[in-house]
Amino acid sequence: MSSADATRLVDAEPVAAAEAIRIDGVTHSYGDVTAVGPIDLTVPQGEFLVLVGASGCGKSTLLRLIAGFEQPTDGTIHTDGTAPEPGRGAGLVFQQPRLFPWKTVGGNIALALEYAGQTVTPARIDELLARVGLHDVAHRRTWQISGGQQQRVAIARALAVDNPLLLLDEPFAALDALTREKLQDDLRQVSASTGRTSVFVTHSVDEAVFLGSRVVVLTPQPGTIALDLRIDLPRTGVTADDLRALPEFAALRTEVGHAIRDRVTV
Ligand SMILES: Nc1ncnc2c1ncn2[C@@H]1O[C@H](COP(=O)(O)OP(=O)(O)OP(=O)(O)O)[C@@H](O)[C@H]1O
Repeated sequence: MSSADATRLVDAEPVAAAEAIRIDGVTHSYGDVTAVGPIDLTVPQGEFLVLVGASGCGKSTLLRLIAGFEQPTDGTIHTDGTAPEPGRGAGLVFQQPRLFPWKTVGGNIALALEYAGQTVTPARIDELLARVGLHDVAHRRTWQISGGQQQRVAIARALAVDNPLLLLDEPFAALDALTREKLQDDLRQVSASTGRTSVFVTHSVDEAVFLGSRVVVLTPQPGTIALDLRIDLPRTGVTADDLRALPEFAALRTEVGHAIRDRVTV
């Protein structure tokens, strides 16, 4: 390489992260009701985006559009450069774990691996369960583990396949407060270690600021972007309690809370 080439490389602008999701002018209507839009949003690879807003503001609709379960009424969506298709390119986690009760915990993970054409071994299943803090449960039936553990299995199943996207629709809403905080903490760490692009839907301002590297607040009916906020809090090397105790955490929570409340009429 010539010295001129080397200089050009040093001088070059840092390369922007590739786009994992691109939403251009998207609206979605159910009959006469416009639930979402218009929305323009670009999500770079590796981002943990949280969609937050009042009930009925279109968070789940937007997530379903990104998953390819719904088609935009107007505009376009691309995930990894192509139109999203259900069952391709995204791991999904819902409010209910939706595990197959006639399978063991390990059997549920194995099914996801088989569906994706991946090799299934007991070691691989144990490794995926360990990633979400579960040990020695692969042989159990799904009703022999707690609700929080079932949701961990659902997350392990979504991570099992090497999908570029992880889409989570209020996965912790049905859990008790303590289990919910533990799972938030674990998901934060798992997401930091996998670097998977994630979109997470929640009602909870605290959960949004705790988990997100970016928080988007939606307005109610139709859902449009009220606030698009970068969350510059440390993602590793800090305990959940210490993170929540940071003044910056409180300030961000207040900002997101105001953005939601300013647009809700009760
Ligand atoms: N399948 C559907 N058919 C008709 N209307 C729908 C359908 N799904 C959602 N809606 C309507 O679209 C709007 C947005 O709903 P959506 O579930 O996306 O909001 P949300 O923010 O996820 O709500 P929540 O937080 O209560 O789950 C609401 O007015 C809802 O009633």
